[in-house]
Amino acid sequence: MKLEPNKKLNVEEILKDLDKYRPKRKGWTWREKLPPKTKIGDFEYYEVSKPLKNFVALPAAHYFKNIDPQPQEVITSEIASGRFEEDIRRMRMAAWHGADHIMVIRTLGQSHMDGLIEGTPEGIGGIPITRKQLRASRKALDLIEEEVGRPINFHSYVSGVAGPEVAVLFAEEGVNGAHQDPQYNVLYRGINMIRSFVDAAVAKKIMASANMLQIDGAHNANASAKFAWKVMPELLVQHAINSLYSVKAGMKKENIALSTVPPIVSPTPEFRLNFVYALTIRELFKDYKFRAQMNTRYIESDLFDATRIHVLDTLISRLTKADIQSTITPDEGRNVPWHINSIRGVETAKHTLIALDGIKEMVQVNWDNVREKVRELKMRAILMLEEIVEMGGYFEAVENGMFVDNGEYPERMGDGIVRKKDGGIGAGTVVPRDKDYMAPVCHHFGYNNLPEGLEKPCDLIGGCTLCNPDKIQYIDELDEEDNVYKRLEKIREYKENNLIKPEVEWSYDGYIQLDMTIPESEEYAEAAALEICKRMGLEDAQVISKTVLHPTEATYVELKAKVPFAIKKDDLVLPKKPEVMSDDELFDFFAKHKVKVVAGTVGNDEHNVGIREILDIKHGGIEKYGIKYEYLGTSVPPEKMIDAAIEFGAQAILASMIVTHNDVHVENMKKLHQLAIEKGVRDKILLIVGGTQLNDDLAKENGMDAGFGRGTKGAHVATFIAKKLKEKMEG
Ligand SMILES: Cc1ncc(COP(=O)(O)O)c(/C=N/CCC[C@H](N)C(=O)O)c1O
Repeated sequence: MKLEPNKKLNVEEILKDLDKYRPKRKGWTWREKLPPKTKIGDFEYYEVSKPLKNFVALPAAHYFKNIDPQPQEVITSEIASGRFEEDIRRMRMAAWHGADHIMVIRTLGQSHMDGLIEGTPEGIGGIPITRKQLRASRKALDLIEEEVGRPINFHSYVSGVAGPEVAVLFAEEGVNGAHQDPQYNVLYRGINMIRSFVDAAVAKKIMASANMLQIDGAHNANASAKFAWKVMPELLVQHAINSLYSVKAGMKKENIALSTVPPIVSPTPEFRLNFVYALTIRELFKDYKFRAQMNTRYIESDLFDATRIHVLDTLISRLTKADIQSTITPDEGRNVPWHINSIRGVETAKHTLIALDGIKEMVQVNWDNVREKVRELKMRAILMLEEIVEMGGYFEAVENGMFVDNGEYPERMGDGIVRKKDGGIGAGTVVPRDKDYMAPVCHHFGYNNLPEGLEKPCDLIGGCTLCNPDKIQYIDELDEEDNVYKRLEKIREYKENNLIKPEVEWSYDGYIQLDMTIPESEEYAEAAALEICKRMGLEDAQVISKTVLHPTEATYVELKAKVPFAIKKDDLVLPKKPEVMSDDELFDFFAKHKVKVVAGTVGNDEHNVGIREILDIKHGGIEKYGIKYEYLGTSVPPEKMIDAAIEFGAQAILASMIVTHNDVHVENMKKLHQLAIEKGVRDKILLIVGGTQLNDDLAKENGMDAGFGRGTKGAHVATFIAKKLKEKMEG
């Protein structure tokens, strides 16, 4: 099976023969780094990796030969729709935009389930992680990585009371990376700490055997603390505990990624604090990897604010070091991430990392002003670790509420998360292994009374599932109603009738997002916006964000709502593509026929970038094909355009204009047409207008011969002139 860029991903195909699916590889893949000063297009880069085969470049790329340079950092896209069959489509979108680390949130409460879930039930806020979902997703990613031309890491979570079982599942199914940090279980899932740490040792050893990359859970303290900037010493302690525990459990340091988040955002002077913290952690843990995560703690529902935060956070990564740059969707503050916002997150990371390529060649840390602050932060962390040892160790420290306390250690606010050593889910379930304890399976942590001389422990049972995937018991579905087939059944009618509905996260969910500015205070603006949606016939309208432009003057309101209809794709009439002759045909025509035009920006308009691109040889303008032009400049009165055309003996006028207030562009077109008639040259001179908001119909309605809009190239205009002159000659 192969993905075609012009064909949608076929979920039904993906679902076939999953019982026979085997992962192509195990373990984490880093990007293929290119040497410093690698040339891409007209530019040199210091920190890029191998480019993609298929991609969607940044919006401005078309000005630069559509290059799509890829940073060296792995870029994460986080998905959490609850339906894996929809997530797969978004994975493909994210991969084309440059994500090569796909992280899918688990369904609510999976941490408290003490066994594996099977089949493909729908999740809440994330998907039930099951063997079938893993296989379908990894199989889809195999196809997607072929299509974009770069390996993609599939990521999940080893946590909760079924941690070890989940770790085995991931090792069996070729999951490439996972969060694993027993502190997460203890602090945020209320799971017994002894159970959590014993399970973590078992899970980490299994993860290490499959060369999985591990991400720790320190970011959760950032996201949970009331005063996130005060927990920096504790974050260093949390990283230290999980990192060293992981090494002791058999993990290699290059597979241990510290999950680090710039703790604070503007309007605080965030950089002076975030930058010191970022430098400190890189210094303390230099042998480990860094997974930089954009701040989620303080993002609200304002997408622009969230994006600014994310750009600054990614700047921190560039100024220090990140092996993985995880993107948080800017809509995390308002809803479960939508397609567009997952993609926006990836674009923000790619844009910022590439924009800052090689920045450290020019910008250095002024250690004289930073050294003392870094030292102080380290000292606070070391003192905290010493006190933990004095208290009797980690478990006692948690019982004393040492963690996620909002004081900046050694200051304590006494509001830390308290857990009892003998309390929580799974308390009392850890049984010391007997002397004759023996488990005939591979990569098993801890005491195992295996007989001497075994090549592999599982030789005793003819192979374990980690060594022999044929021993895996694959279960297809457990619930007849709650599964992917039933969900696909519900939308089959739309697909079979080629119907189209907008969506934000699931096929045919029907949601659109609209925004409006209401000249009222917040509460009236919200009420008015909802009434407007109602009168537009939209359903289930909800306000998802408001920006106060002024307490009484105006409020900007963003809403989501459902459209109560579907569109028949077969009934759609597509706008005809502008005709364009080949370069050879154009060179040939204009070699034989000497054509001259006058050009300029008409009326009171100084925007001349567009017209220059249509004219100049450098941008593939009409000059390239041999057309001579007289450029009249900007803000040219229509009268002057006509007179110049007559004087220059031009066969055409190229008038650039932007659509402005009071339809000035319409007036200018009418004037050009009228003046050409009055001067008796209307049939001798082609009147061609162009502008980002113009189109052919609008131009012709106002007496022009043609109108060209956004994306027009010189070849399009040259083709039109050649065709019209040919018609005249033949006529
Ligand atoms: C250390 C750890 N273990 C397990 C889980 C998942 O655990 P449950 O299935 O929700 O109980 C998490 C989840 N973190 C939040 C989302 C990921 C975040 N946005 C990130 O990119 O890092 C975790 O941090």
